Formats: sequence, structure tokens, C-alpha cells
Amino acid sequence: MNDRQIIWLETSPTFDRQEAPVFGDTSQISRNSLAFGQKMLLIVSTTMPNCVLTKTTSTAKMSLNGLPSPATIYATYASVSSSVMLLRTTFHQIVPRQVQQYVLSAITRFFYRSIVPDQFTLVVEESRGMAQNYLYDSFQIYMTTKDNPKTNCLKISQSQKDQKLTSKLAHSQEITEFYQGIEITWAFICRRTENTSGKNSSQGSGDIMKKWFELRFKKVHKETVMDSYIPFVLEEVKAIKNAKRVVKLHTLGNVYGAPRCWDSITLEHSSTFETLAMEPNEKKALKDDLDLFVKRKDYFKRVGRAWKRGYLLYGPPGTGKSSLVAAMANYLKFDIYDLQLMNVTSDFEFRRLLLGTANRSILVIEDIDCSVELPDRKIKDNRDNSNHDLKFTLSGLLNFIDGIWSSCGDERIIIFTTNNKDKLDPALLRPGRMDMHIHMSYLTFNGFKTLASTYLDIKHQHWRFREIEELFGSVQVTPAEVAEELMKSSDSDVCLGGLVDFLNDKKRKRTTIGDGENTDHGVKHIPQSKKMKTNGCC
Ligand SMILES: Nc1ncnc2c1ncn2[C@@H]1O[C@H](COP(=O)(O)OP(=O)(O)OP(=O)(O)O)[C@@H](O)[C@H]1O
Repeated sequence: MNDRQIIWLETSPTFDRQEAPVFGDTSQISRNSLAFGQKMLLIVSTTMPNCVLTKTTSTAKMSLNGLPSPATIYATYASVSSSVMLLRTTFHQIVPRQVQQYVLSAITRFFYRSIVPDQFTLVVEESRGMAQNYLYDSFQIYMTTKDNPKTNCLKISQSQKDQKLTSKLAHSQEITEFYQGIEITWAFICRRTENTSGKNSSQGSGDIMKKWFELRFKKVHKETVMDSYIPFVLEEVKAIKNAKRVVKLHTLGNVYGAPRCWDSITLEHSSTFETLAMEPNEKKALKDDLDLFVKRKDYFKRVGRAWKRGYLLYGPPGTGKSSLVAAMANYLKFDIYDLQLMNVTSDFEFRRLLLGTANRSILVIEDIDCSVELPDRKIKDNRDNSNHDLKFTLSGLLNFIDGIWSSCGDERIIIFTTNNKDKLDPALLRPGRMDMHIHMSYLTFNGFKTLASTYLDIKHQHWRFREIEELFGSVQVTPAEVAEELMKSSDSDVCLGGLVDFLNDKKRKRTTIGDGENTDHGVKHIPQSKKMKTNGCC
């Protein structure tokens, strides 16, 4: 091409006559050969300047600076857009919908890949053969929490019970989010395809609806997305599911003549760690312990121990032992199995009942000191004492809790409560059984402030507080007693005035309650080393 030269010939805009100012040696060839408004493109040989290789003449009227006039642009636009409209209408009318969708998605994918060739796409389909794809279900839940200003269509729904709207991505909608600086685009796609399985589809016709998620990101981030982002999404989904989970309370049903089994109702106890009157450091220690426990699945596996945790709650009546159990269940979203040992007649029945409990649950054995006389309890005195299944023994209880029951389930918590720790059999307190001893004691001033906030909505100070703090120094009062006083009126001044009278009255009488002589307060951890040594035997 080096021996060629391109030359434009154009009539002068300043002269209203047929004159062609030209360039180079070709001027003689084309002079006076153009009409006004004409433009000519010459390709000439550089070696023989007068030799025209190609000649193109444009008759379109040109603007002063060589650009097309607005009328030309408009005419071109009108003709192109009407052609596109015509094509579009024809495409929609003639081509079947499935084919349309296929063509459009093929085009989209083609352009997407050619424009961004280093992109990677993960496809997560709704089902894996016959089985539902767990990942797809999880992604669907995850997407309900996402919103994006760019999304222009969402599917929303609401159940009768739920006050919140649930939103889902609609077909072909996309959401983009950033994870560790990586841009990840989620797209939800559903498409009707022909049912080749021969089974009836939910749509009634021979078609089935295929749904899937596409995750698009740069190829270099493939490993981060697979190894870190997807596990992160699954963890988020677990938390979302947990937040929605309804905690159940299981108690022993009593159907005449039939073996006892668990009956369940929704746990209505609204106690939480926030509403619980407890020293803040003790509360934190317990929450941290629970958090660690639920996170340590692999750890328990590695050290060869059952994934279980035992807590002993002890203290006078009305100090919040049951409230703490409810707070733990609400915090972890674990069901509660409330077992009254006086209803259990034999080791055999005890095992059967425990095997009927589910994972992620709390087994509560309340008032263990007074509910049953272990280990000598028998059903029938004339039976052979060596038959352990026919009597209920302490060793039966502990062995089963330590052994088979705890190892055939996951995330099991067992809680014993007692008003009198001193009365308990030392075997129960052995390290490895009860990992944490929690003393629920009389109310402290810190605990009182929690109750004042919960019951009277006093978040900071009240002029009665100083007086109440002084009285707490000289009288022992349970949270249950104080809660009772704080509920007497909706006027906080009246309630606190009543509480001051109540405390003064108590002070006068100098009444001591229950196990006031206890010297060990709060949360007590059993050293891990000790636990390991003694684990597994009664
Ligand atoms: N620590 C606490 N924090 C908040 N509220 C409490 C606390 N302790 C007791 N209460 C209030 O007192 C009521 C009775 O408390 P709860 O049944 O939890 O005590 P308990 O120690 O289990 O008693 P018992 O030993 O008699 O079973 C609860 O419903 C709650 O309203």
C-alpha cells in the first residue's frame, strides 16, 4: 500500500461555482469535474501521481466542516431504527419463544465473553439430577438479603406469620457485590425447556422450568471465590436460617398406657442475655464459651471427644436459672428438652428418651438434687438388683450422658440446675461432665440496672439509684423479687419507691434466703487438663 496515496477532492464552500480545489498532482485530472457539494476520493499511485487507481464520488451534501448535515443524520437514524423495529417485531412474531430466549442468551454470552474474556462463570443449577441442590437453595436464601440499586425487578412475598417482606431476584436480574475487593456478579436465570425425562412437569405441559444462578467474576479470583467466598456465603445462610428458626420446648408427654415420648411447643420465654440480670463479665464469659463451642466442630473431632458441653447452674430459687436456660436457647437457637427425672423409671427408659432428642439442642435436668434419689432407685424391690435396666441409677444417667448419647449426636448441651450444689453427688460434678459451674446469685446493683432498663426503660440514671445501691449492700434480694416490684406500676417513680420500701423492710427483718453463705460467685471453668483425665468414667 506504500505506493498509494489517498486524496480528497472537494468543491470549495466559499465559491458558488463548480470549482474543485485540489491537492497534489492530481489537480489537473479532476479540476472542474465536481459539482457543488460533491466530494471525491481518489486513490492514486505515488510513483505515477496522475495515475488514478480508484475514484469514489459522494453526491451527499456535506457540511461546512466536512461532517454530515443534521438532516442526513436524522434520515439515517430514522431508517436504521425503523429497520430494527421491523426486525424486532418479525423476530418476536415468527420465532418461537424458546428459540428467542436461546438466541438472546447465546448472543449475550458471546458478547460477554468476547468483551470480557478473562471472566469466569460458576453455574449453580436448582437440582442435581433428582435431588435438590443444597447450594442453590442456600444461594436463594442469601439473595433474599441482597439489594442493589441497579436491580429493576424483584419478586416479593410475605407469609401470614412473617411481618417482613421476602424478596427474590426475578428472571435475568443481576446483583453485584464485592468480596475482599473482588467484584462478583450474581444473575438469576430461569428458562423453559423441553421435558425429556418423560415425567409430568409442574407446568402441566411437556416443558419444565430450569433455574440456575450464575456467579461471574474475573478468572484470577477463581480460587478465592471457591475456597473462601462460597463458604462465607454458606455461613451467612446458616446465620440467616438460625435467626428465623423457632425454638421449641420439648417436654415428656403422658399418654396413658403408652411409652412416654417428647411433646413439643414453641418456646415463648423471651429471656435473652440482654434482659438477664447477671454480672457483665460473667455474661460475657458464658457467651464466649457458647460461641466457641458451636464453632469447634473440627476441634472436637480432632481431639476425639463428643461435641457436647455441660453446664451446672446453681443458686437460690428465683435467681434466674430457668431464665438463663431460655436465654441460652434463644441465643443459640437450640431446642430445649426439659427432663424431670421423677418421670423416668429406668435406665432403659432414660436411654430411649435421650435417643429421641435432636442435635443442636439443650437437655435440661432441673433441680437434680431433689428430683430423684439416685443411685438406689428401683422400680420393684423384688427384682434382681443386677438388672440395671429396670432401675434408674446415677451411674446409668452419667454413663449414658458421657457415652453413647453424646457421641451419637452433634452440638449437644446438657444443663443441670440445682438450688443446692452441696447436696449433689460428687460424680455429677466431676470435671468433664459439667464444664462450667455458674452461680446464679442474689441481685447486684449492676444486675438491678439491667432489670431497671428492661422493666422500666431506665437506660442510665434515676435519682433513686443511689439509695437503692446502698440498700443492695445490706440486703440479699433475688432478681425475681425485684422484678416483681418493678412490674407493679407503669410509673417508674412509683415502682422504684415501692422497691426502696421493700428493701428497707427486708433490711429491718434481716431475713436471709437460701444459700446466702455460698462464697463462690459467678462462672467457674473446670480446667481442661483435669477434664481430659477423668473423661469417660463414672
Ligand atoms: N437473673 C435474672 N434476670 C432477669 N430476670 C430474672 C432473673 N432471675 C429471675 N428473674 C425473673 O424471675 C422469674 C423467675 O426466675 P427463674 O425461674 O428463672 O428463677 P430460677 O432460679 O430458675 O428459680 P427456681 O430455682 O425456683 O426454678 C423469671 O421469670 C424472671 O422474670
